[in-house]
Amino acid sequence: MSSHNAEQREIEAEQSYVDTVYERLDASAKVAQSLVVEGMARGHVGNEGGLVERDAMVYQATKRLSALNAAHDGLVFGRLNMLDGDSRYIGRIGVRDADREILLIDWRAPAAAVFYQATAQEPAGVVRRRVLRCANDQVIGVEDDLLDADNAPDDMVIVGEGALLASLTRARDTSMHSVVATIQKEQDEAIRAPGRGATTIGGGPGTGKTVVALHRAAYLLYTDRRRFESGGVLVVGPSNVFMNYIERVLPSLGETSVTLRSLGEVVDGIRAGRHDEPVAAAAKGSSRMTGFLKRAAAAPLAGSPTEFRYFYKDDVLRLQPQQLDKIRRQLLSNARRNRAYAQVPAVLVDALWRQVRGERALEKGREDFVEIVTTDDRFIDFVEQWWPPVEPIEIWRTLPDLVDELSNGTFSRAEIAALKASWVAGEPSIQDVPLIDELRYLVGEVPEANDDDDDAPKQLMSFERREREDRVDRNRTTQSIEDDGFAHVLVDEAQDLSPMQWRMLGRRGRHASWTIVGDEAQSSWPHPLESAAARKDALDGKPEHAFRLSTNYRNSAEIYDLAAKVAAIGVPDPDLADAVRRTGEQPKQLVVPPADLVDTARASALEVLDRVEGTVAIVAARAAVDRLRDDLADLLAEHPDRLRVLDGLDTKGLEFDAVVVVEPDAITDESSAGWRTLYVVLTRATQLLTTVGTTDRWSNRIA
Ligand SMILES: Nc1ncnc2c1ncn2[C@@H]1O[C@H](COP(=O)(O)OP(=O)(O)OP(=O)(O)O)[C@@H](O)[C@H]1O
Repeated sequence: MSSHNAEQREIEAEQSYVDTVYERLDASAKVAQSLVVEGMARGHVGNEGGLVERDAMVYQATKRLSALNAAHDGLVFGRLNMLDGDSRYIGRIGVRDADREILLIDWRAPAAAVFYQATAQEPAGVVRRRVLRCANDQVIGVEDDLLDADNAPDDMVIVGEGALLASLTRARDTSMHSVVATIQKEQDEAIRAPGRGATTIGGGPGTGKTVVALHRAAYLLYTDRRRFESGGVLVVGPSNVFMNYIERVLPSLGETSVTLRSLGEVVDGIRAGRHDEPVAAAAKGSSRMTGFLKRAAAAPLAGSPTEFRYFYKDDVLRLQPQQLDKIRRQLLSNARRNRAYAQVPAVLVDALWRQVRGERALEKGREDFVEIVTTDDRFIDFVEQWWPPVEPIEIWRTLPDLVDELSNGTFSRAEIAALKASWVAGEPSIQDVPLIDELRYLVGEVPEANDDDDDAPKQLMSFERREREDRVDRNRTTQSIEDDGFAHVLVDEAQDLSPMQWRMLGRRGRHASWTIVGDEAQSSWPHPLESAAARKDALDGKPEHAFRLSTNYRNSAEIYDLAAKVAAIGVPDPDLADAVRRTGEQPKQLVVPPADLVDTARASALEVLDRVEGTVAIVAARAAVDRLRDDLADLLAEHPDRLRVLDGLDTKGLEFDAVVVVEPDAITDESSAGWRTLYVVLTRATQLLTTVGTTDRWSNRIA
């Protein structure tokens, strides 16, 4: 029998088992579907109980249905032949037959762990490990590892050359894929680490840190669904592009209840996608911001009144600037600005009453006075103008006017100029989001106008307030700070987090366990010590468990050899990975006259587009990227699904079949983290790498 025939017969046998599993999956989907329909019908019963029941039923059934649908593609991916003759099939989710017998073991279940952990040295009862390669519900190949040759039955067929290599050489498309069928032992250890304290996953580029962390999120949800689903799992990554890139992984593992946010979207209601230029970014990220923001959060809004006069019977009552300042300080020492709002009328009325001297007024008494003053429009409007409820974003908009006066020498002249310039646009950048979050915590939410609490100042709903509420734009922050906490916080590319970003995430992870993924050599944050201190505060003494991944599954060895030299300039002792794949393709390094730069970049892009099947990135310095995108607009339009033009920071965490780097020296020059950014850029390519520059200082330096 030829090996081809043998493989074909194995595939057919596996297909018949896989068909049985799909039949059961379809049956479960039908049950879930009918529960949705039945649940909907209960709503028509007409009573409140019926509606509540309906909501719960429809919610659960819909969730189950979407998990079943998401797990459909490549549902069954592994099989273990055990020493005792048993077979175990491993899949994205668990499936049982009509008699509740196990047909498919969820990859996260303890019984599946051996699929990832068994080795030829320690087979742990496994004779043969088989990976089933599937296209949708069709088995298209099998790849075997014989782990215990001594105990293999004579007729056991062994097929294939290794599932891992097959999966590594596939062309890259625009989204990340689950690696559930080929998770390696050291990766599995990090995935299955207990959900306590902080689990850190380190390692060089392409070692699977991101994909492992995502599988870990799915694993945690499986092992303690009640805790992590009700408390929530937050996954934070560097950019929107990155979040789009990874968003398919968790649903394909049957998990749909994870909150994915880029760093520019952590605060509800705000979506920032733009990076500031390096000086402003560094100033906004620094913990020096906290003092300035505290002062800004306490400052009166521009144009608010500084004194108040009130005529009452025979008296002229006055609240002078100094007195108002004192009251302001007292109020702020007791409560957040927006929460103190409820006490403002009473405190002011009190200060006014203390000045009342006239006999008629004193005779009438305090109660009358309070009643008259607090229902008087003049007083109401003064309170509204002097202590308006204020959205954090409104204070953020005042920062350019306050930074000279309130930064108290914390920032240099150059930093202040850069900050002001960055705020001209009026829309928050990614680096502004932690500042807005800090302000949220300093001032608290604006009290709800329809709050049922009698103390709430809803009665003070004057014209000004209504007008201001209408003005508050789409950036209004909606969620309450009390609702910010999660049960697990997973941070990818953590080496880039600024101290202010750590503070923002720390507030979401006070009571959480954490997974922190990063590689110092790829850091774009210029002040690692300051960040380390903020990270420590965010973790607040939680115990840390460290894992390190050692194999680079992304880059060819030829590409990584070049990149590793750049890493050594970026940081003193980079954590380098072992690149396992050789392609025989050396990176191309072109140096051209300035007039030829764009044409050469175009020609290089065309060449690699022709040579690889999947995606291609053209990467340039931040300051040059918009121009280059315009120059290459026709090329981009021709290849909308395969080609992108990105700046160095936006390539974080991504990968492409081929990368063309335009003007590498401009990337290293752009910030003090420039060499590390270049390292990131060079390690994005799986197959082909071309650099095009008008100078070659960078390559001389590593030569
Ligand atoms: N066990 C595996 N089987 C198959 N592919 C894998 C495996 N582990 C990682 N990969 C692949 O290697 C590539 C790199 O993975 P990933 O992006 O998670 O690495 P990373 O360590 O986060 O990289 P970087 O630090 O550069 O962002 C991805 O295409 C991923 O699918």
